[in-house]
Amino acid sequence: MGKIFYIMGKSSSGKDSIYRQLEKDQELGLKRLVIYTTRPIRDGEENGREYFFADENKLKEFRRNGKLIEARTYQTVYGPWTYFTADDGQVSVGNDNYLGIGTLESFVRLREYYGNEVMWPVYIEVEDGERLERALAREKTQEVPKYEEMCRRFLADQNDFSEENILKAGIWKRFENHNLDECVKEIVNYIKSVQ
Ligand SMILES: Nc1ncnc2c1ncn2[C@@H]1O[C@H](COP(=O)(O)OP(=O)(O)OP(=O)(O)O)[C@@H](O)[C@H]1O
Repeated sequence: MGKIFYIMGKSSSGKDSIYRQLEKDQELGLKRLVIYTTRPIRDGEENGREYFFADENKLKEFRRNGKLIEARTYQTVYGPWTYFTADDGQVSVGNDNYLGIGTLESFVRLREYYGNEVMWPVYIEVEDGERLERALAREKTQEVPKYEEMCRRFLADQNDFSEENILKAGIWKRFENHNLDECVKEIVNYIKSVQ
């Protein structure tokens, strides 16, 4: 049975950087599980790579057709942004292994949908001070930095990824992203050990 390796962690913990490296690893041969978002595309992002950038109508269409697996809306500084996962034909867990990124909440929903044997958590951790510095450095590179939204996410993460919620989601293993290469190596070993 195929597996979905699902990367989670607070904002700027390195999910995207780790995803890109794992995705390149030919030996692992992981396919992408790309979710949808209604938030505007950031500089350097590409439609269908980090996310499918969609509108409310697409969300409604999936809901109407019974293809919506999970959806969550954040009240951001710029208005509501919805992130959602749909059973849109990307995933065929009978044959392949996949790599996805999400939240604890979406992980739990996907596990309900696909089952325990399919969903494998990859939880990333970074010390808060270091993480905030990385978030700020990343934001500064944007043409229009969204500092307020960055702060909102930093604070919201403290609740969303509380120890209680991590335990409730059944996360039993964590990967420390201090050094990116070492962190990726550890994850590769973990994936190989359960594949
Ligand atoms: N081990 C590391 N050491 C130093 N910088 C890192 C490390 N890992 C990631 N970064 C940098 O930290 C920033 C945040 O990383 P990334 O965008 O991968 O995080 P993310 O978890 O996907 O964030 P978000 O959820 O906010 O999109 C990026 O600028 C990235 O280059």
